[in-house]
Amino acid sequence: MSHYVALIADKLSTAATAVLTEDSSVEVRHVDGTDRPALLAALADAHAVLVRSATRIDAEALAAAPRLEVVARAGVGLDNVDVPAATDAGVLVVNAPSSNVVSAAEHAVALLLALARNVPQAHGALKQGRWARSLYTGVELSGKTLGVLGLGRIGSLVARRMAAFDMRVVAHDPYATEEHARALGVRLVGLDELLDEAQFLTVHLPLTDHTRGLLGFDAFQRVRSDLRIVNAARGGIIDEQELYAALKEGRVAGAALDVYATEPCTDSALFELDNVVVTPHLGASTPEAQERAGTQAARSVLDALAGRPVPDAVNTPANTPANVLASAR
Ligand SMILES: NC(=O)C1=CN([C@@H]2O[C@H](COP(=O)(O)OP(=O)(O)OC[C@H]3O[C@@H](n4cnc5c(N)ncnc54)[C@H](O)[C@@H]3O)[C@@H](O)[C@H]2O)C=CC1
Ligand SMILES: O=C(O)CCC(=O)C(=O)O
Repeated sequence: MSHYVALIADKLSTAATAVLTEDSSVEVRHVDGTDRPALLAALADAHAVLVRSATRIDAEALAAAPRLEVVARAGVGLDNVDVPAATDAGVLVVNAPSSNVVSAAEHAVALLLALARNVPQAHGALKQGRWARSLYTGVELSGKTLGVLGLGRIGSLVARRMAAFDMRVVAHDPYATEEHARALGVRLVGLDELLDEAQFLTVHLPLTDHTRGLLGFDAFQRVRSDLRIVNAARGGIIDEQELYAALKEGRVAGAALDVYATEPCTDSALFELDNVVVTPHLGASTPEAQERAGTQAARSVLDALAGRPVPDAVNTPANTPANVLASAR
């Protein structure tokens, strides 16, 4: 009888382990994927590895994993997995694309509201005994223009929620259809128009070679000075030094960030600015999202190991699950 090792390299919901152990041929092992030597050693025996965003599965990790058949990302973003290298190695990559999108969208909305009304700053001041009412005057959302950068799953959920606040929502996404945008009450615009018009801007792009640094010097030169930016997607999409300069010089009014170019991030010049609200990559951190992400990733692992079709496989179409697994065995 086959024996498979499924390596859990980031903290996943216990429901993920419960799903994996439904199959008696699967042995679950754990490693701290941010401990690189430990990860590389543990990968030597692994047939499957399950990660969130902290563990990097790159060419080096893949080379250390001769038995690996599947990398499962318990979440959306795949910027920590080298998908082309996995494909070349005959390893299937899957994610859990719908698992945490509601949590991520709700967190973006929370950041937007916190930013508009200075909630974290006023909370901190009052807890220190300062009744700072005039210092923390906010702005209304109603009637303001929200720019949504990336009208995919999360961007669409945020657009729909913010339309209920009577915001005028515009979006930039070259791959979104007019029909989809119309159904959300959103107007599709070019990137320049979005940057020119937005009073709030929320980023919902994947981090790729095309989106890295998309919001940098040029973008911050053309935006309105009352712009407030929310980024709960990926840190590298915004150039943090350029954002800092724009905030410091009053070319941008505020920013709320959940994600950073390098994580964990505990020491950033941005943290010193009073018009910046920050959270430590909490977008998907709810029990609801984690249970869905963990169980969906675990089910995909079982399907892959059993040679069944894997609906959430993300490798290129030429590498169908069957081909990938056949070449991996
Ligand atoms: N903070 C957190 O905990 C979380 C962060 N995320 C991040 O959010 C990102 C987005 O997630 P989803 O909405 O589920 O992905 P998605 O794939 O459904 O949507 C992304 C959208 O961006 C668009 N896009 C791609 N390149 C673009 C460009 N250059 N300009 C404009 N639009 C472009 C695509 O057409 C797509 O519609 C993920 O890739 C991930 O990095 C996701 C979940 C949780
Ligand atoms: O697992 C996490 O908490 C990270 C979620 C995330 O960023 C994603 O799914 O892309």
